Amino acid sequence: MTPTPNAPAPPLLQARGLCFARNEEPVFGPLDFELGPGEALLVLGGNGAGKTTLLRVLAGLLGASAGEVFLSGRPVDRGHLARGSAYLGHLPGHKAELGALENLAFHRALRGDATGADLERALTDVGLSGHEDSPARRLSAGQNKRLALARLRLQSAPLWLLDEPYANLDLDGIALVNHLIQEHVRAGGAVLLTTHGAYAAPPVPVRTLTLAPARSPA
Ligand SMILES: Nc1ncnc2c1ncn2[C@@H]1O[C@H](COP(=O)(O)OP(=O)(O)OP(=O)(O)O)[C@@H](O)[C@H]1O
Repeated sequence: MTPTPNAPAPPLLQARGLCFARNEEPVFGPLDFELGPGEALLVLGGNGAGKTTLLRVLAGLLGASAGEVFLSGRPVDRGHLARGSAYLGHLPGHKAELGALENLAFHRALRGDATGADLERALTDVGLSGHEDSPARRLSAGQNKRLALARLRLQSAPLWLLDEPYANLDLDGIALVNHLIQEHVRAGGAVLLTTHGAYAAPPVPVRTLTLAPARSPA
C-alpha cells in the first residue's frame, strides 16, 4: 500500500486489547497503549502486577492470550517481535565461561550482525575496560548488567524493552543507563522500561502505563 503523503507516521509500538493469562488466570490486560519514536514508556505496578510478563510478551518470548501488537503500524507475531526489539531482562543471558569481549562477539555472530562495531570500545563505554577477558561468571552483578548494556547498544532494534535496567548498578551505572536511553530515544528509537526507583527516571519524554490487577473474564 502506498503511504498517503504527509500522513503522520504510525507509532513504533502499539498494543490493542493485549492480555496474558496463565492457566486461565489473568496476569494483565486488556491493555491499549502506543509508543512513538523518541518516547519512553515507564511501566508501573506493584510486585507481581505483570510488568516482566508484559515485557516478555512484547519481546516475543511469551505468546499473548488475546489482543494484537503492531510495529510501525503492521500487525506482528512473536517472531517479528523478537527480531524488532532488544530485550534486557533480569538475567544477563551471558555465556558464563566466555570472556566479556567473547560474549559480545558471540551475540553479534548469533544475530548475524555485520556492522563491524568496535567491541572493545563498546566495553569501555560501559565502564568494563580491563575486563575484556574476564569470564562472565567472574563478573559482579553490576558488571554483568553493564555487559548486558553493551550488548543492548550493539543491537540495531528500534524498540528497547528494559526490565529493571537500574537494578544492581551504582550511581555511575544509573547515569549510564539514562545516557544510553537518551541516546537511543534521540536517534528515533523507543524504550519501554520498568523500575521500582522513581529517582532513576531517564531525562527524556516519559509516559507511564500502570498495570492494575487484571480483570477476570466475565
Ligand atoms: N514462570 C512463572 N510461572 C508461573 N507464574 C509466574 C511465572 N512468572 C511470573 N508468574 C506470576 O505472574 C504474575 C506476574 O509476574 P511478573 O513477574 O510479570 O510481575 P512483576 O510486575 O514484574 O513483578 P515484580 O515487580 O515483583 O518484578 C505474578 O503473580 C507471578 O507470580
